Amino acid sequence: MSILDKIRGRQPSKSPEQPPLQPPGHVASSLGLRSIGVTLGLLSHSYLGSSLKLLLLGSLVETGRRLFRWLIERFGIRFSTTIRFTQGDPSYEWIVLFLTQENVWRRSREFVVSASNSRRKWAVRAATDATVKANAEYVPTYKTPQLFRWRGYWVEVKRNGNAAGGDVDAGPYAYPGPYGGEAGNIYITVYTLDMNVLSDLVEETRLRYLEVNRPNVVIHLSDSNNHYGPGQTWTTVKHKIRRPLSSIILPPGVIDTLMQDATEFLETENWYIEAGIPHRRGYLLHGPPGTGKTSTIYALAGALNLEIYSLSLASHSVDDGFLQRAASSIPKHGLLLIEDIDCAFASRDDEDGDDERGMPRILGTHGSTTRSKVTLSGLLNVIDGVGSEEGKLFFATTNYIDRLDPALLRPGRIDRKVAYGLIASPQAHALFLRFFPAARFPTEKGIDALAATFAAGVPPGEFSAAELQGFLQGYKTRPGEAAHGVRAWVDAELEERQARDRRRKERRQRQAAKPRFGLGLLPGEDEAIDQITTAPAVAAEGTG
Ligand SMILES: Nc1ncnc2c1ncn2[C@@H]1O[C@H](COP(=O)(O)OP(=O)(O)OP(=O)(O)O)[C@@H](O)[C@H]1O
Repeated sequence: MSILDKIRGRQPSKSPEQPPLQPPGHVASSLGLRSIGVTLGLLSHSYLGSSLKLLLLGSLVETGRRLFRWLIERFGIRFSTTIRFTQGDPSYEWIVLFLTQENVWRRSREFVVSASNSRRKWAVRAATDATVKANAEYVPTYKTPQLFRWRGYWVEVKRNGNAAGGDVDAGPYAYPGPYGGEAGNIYITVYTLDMNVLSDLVEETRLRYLEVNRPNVVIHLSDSNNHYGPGQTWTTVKHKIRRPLSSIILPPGVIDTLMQDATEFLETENWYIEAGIPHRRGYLLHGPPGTGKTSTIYALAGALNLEIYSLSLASHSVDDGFLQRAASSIPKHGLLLIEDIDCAFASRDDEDGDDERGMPRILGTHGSTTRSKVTLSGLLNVIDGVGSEEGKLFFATTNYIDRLDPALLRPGRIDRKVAYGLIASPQAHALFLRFFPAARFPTEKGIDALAATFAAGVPPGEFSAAELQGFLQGYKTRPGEAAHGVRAWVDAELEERQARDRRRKERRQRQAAKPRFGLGLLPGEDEAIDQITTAPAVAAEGTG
């Protein structure tokens, strides 16, 4: 018999059809609702009534609280999905842009401030006056979880954890270098049972990122000093304005053929699958410095809507393992670019420090002067391996094709080789018109005739496009002076080269005459010293 029955003087019910309600929680299970009502009635007149009422009320509140928590936890487990975006993975950029566009940062109370940076496209710019060019950016840390609505769903964002195990205070934009170098994770929780919502969200972040970057080519760089953990090798992002293919001056057909080849490759994935051939294609652009190899690759990537993943084998911390990880983390339709690929083969230490045109290379400024830690077999594995399949384009550049191992050059690894050369007359003419288009210089009578004068003043096969560009930059608004001044500039440049050749010859004779003790100067160092001593004269001539 229950206490309640005793108090009422009743027999216990013979047919308890329903078992008592058993809500979760300890208090609720010990007191039935009916008991509570009767007890309240009995005690309403008693001395302890008010105190017990309070006690009961407290118990009810606690039970309610536990019930609510239990329900939330149950819902949390069953009705939400969480995904993690890890810094170093390309998708991290997508989510950060998305959060900025959704204005989630508005509820943030903690920001990291940094100077405006062209590498970042979506930090919060807090300048109140729109006419003032913001020179500082505020990056929310998202350390405190924040809720926002997206397409009618509740979404929670928080940032914690640190793949590198370090401090997370550097914020979600903790890029390497002067901005701090810690990795971070952004967690997104969507409160829904429908898994499709999550994939829709991720797809939307990706599409928005592509849309924002439409005018740019996105270049992912790998800074191996900032390992964020396995697979996180692409730590820095650069955005370059897309360059039209037509702005690259090359002999007729070079660019068109490359473009056609790459487009066909991207459109024929099924053919590769059916033929059982890995869907990958390799290109090697080779030739003297400053002839447009890198510019071509950037322009192609822009035209084909591909993101570039660029690394240099010259970096001391890029070894076979790093290269493998970096290549295998490139998404489908990413373009892997390895510049100065020749540095993976032989040390230049025993070379004479001159490039293939007899020009000295300055130590430390050119990748090819540095011995790479990557081995040939490591490189071939990456080009052949899984990391380079799945619709990936592989581009390599070199100034020294003769130094490449034939194993690298075989079809299947390098499918197309494109030679770049020094400027011939038609390209000098075209370069002049690129600098001084008739549309921008309508008052300049006979701009085409000036271009012809310019081209006639440039001896074919002597200068790179970059060198001529350097000269023309000194005459931005004066095409006449540029056209008529080029001959004098050419003469001075050639004279300087001859003087450099003479000095090199004399030095070699001196070196041959006396025995060397110790290490002496490294190759190219003596040339670098020569360059420094003659630099002011060259610079003055270079700017016209
Ligand atoms: N053929 C060209 N047409 C137009 N501009 C060019 C051309 N070649 C070089 N340039 C200009 O010269 C500069 C350097 O070019 P780029 O980096 O593409 O040369 P590169 O061949 O890759 O040199 P390196 O072998 O030293 O890497 C760029 O500013 C580019 O605009």
